[in-house]
Amino acid sequence: MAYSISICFSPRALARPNNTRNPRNKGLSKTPNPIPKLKTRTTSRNFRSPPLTSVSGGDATTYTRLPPKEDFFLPSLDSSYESSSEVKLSNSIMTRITDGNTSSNKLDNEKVDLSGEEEVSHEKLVFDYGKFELFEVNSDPDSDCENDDDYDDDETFGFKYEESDNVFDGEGFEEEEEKEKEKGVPAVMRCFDRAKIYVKSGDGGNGVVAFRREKYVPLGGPSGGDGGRGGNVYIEVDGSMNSLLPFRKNIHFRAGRGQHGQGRKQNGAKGEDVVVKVARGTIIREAGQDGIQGEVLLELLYPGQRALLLRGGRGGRGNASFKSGTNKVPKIAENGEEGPELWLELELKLVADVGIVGAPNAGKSTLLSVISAAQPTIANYPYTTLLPNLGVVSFDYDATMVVADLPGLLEGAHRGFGLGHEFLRHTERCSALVHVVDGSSEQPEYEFDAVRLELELFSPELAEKPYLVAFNKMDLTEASKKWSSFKERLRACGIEPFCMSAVKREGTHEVTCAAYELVRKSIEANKEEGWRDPGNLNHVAEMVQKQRTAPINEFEISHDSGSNTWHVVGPGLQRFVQMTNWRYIDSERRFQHVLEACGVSKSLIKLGVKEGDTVIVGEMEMVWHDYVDNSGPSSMRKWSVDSIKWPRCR
Ligand SMILES: Nc1nc2c(ncn2[C@@H]2O[C@H](COP(=O)(O)OP(=O)(O)OP(=O)(O)O)[C@@H](O)[C@H]2O)c(=O)[nH]1
Ligand SMILES: [Mg+2]
Repeated sequence: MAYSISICFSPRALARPNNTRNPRNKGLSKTPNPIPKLKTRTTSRNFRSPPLTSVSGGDATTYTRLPPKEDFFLPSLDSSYESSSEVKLSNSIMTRITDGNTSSNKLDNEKVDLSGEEEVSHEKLVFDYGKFELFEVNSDPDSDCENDDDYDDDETFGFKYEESDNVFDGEGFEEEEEKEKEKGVPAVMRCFDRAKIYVKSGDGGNGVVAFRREKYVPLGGPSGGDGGRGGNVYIEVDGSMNSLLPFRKNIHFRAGRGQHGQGRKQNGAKGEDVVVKVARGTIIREAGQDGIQGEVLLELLYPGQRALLLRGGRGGRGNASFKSGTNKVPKIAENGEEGPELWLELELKLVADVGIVGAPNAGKSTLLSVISAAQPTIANYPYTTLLPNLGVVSFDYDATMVVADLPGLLEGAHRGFGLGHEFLRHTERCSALVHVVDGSSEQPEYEFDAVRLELELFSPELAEKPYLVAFNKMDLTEASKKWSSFKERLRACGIEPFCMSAVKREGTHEVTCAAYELVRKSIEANKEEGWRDPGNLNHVAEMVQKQRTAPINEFEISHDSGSNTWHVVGPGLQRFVQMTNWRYIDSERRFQHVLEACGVSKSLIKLGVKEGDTVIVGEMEMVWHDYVDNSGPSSMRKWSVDSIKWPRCR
């Protein structure tokens, strides 16, 4: 007894559209375009690698809305705020300030007065941000990194000076928080260090059926060449990149398809590889689903590091490869194997030795500009810096350190106020932090504590990093007057602060040397851990390949009794179906043979398949026919070619 499956194709059997033909994808094999506006100023750690690119806030066109002034203020004046379990900083600071020093007592008195009648001076007690409101003229809440076209031109932002009347009443607080978080961070910041990209390796070229026909060479034999392998997808660290902004415009990367084989046993050429360039310090994750972060696949830390992400599909075999002792005239060739595809999430954590943190307008960018060759934008308003700036500080040829100037942090940043605090992830790889305090602010101690708290709320490990405090703007009398009380206060906590005037370049050298010392100590400490070998960077490609080359006899069968349909599912079988070229009559014979050889037919019979049932294997839909055949393996003679509907050609 023998059985056959007659083949007819459902729409599912149609080949997938060939993406490589899409004119939009032209040139995708090339590396992403560099951002035209970036300034190239600074160099990498040891001055030998290609220069790093410095992105300054001045290049960005977006701003964010600042929180209402009430959110910064004293909890005693706002019951809803006081009830928040999240931040009790204002309370604690005020209590601590009153402990033992005169200037703090004065502040405390002011606080008492304020709770009485003089409301205007509330603002003076804390930061002056209540006076400014940055607003979006045309903000689109849905716009995100993938909204390519509205990036530079369509978003218009303004900067408004006003006495804010917003009263924070605590109602809908959570929703407000969420909204602030969503909308508060400018698009350019969201895309600076995060991106989602699609990568696909090239499909293999098809094999062909051809026969040698030459004068004086009778029965020349099969001569169809194999298709070429599809191009691979690599990911590589480009030392001159320091952001993921190029992925805002270009997120699809497809390698080239292998060429088809030709007569005279000519094999097709390999498809063009594609290299996705990323900045140093990029983490590559599999794209997560339903808000769950995907698994980390790679972490690229060194310029020039290159990993093979996806191997191109195998080329289909031509009929010359099918010649055998029993079949000397094979009329069969394979399709090329489809290249695998992946959605990836990229996250950048800058690689710097020292991170400069502090409240907005404290003078962080000014400090970076005087200690390195970096030229960040400096201006007398908060949030001048929207994107981190990198600079290299060099003491001599061997002693250098990379310093990152970060956007300003303010109290409530963990709730999305100001620019939020997501950018703090760029300090995670720093060995030390320099905390710049604006000496001319109303309460430098308050500012210091607020920023420390935000660091802690972002990550306790970050708060534990070695840091030093630089009290800035000492050239101003308001600052120099506050210096001694500030110093006393910090000394009481076991911190020895530095004072400096970044503008006059006074005291900056001491700060830099102290920071370098912290970095050096950290490097010494980590030396004991030893150099960590990044290991095999091609493991992603190997993992994908392993999944795809699963044995053909590993499959599962499920039955839908309602429609009498049998589903045979297995990656090996799926790949086999995809590579079968139904144009050639021998392909059906081979397909039937493989189904029998790998046990599909046997399993179906065992499970009770009946005449007329539908069997779906991969993308193929077939009808099962029982029939008796006494002629052994030549049962294929009973196949009816007429019943076959050919799939759309690839
Ligand atoms: N008088 C004086 N002004 C300073 C000093 N350092 C910085 N400034 C001024 O303070 C203002 C803010 O300086 P920035 O370096 O932009 O401050 P920032 O901390 O980077 O500010 P954001 O990027 O907005 O967070 C500028 O007008 C600087 O000129 C200083 O030592 N003395
Ligand atoms: Mg700045």
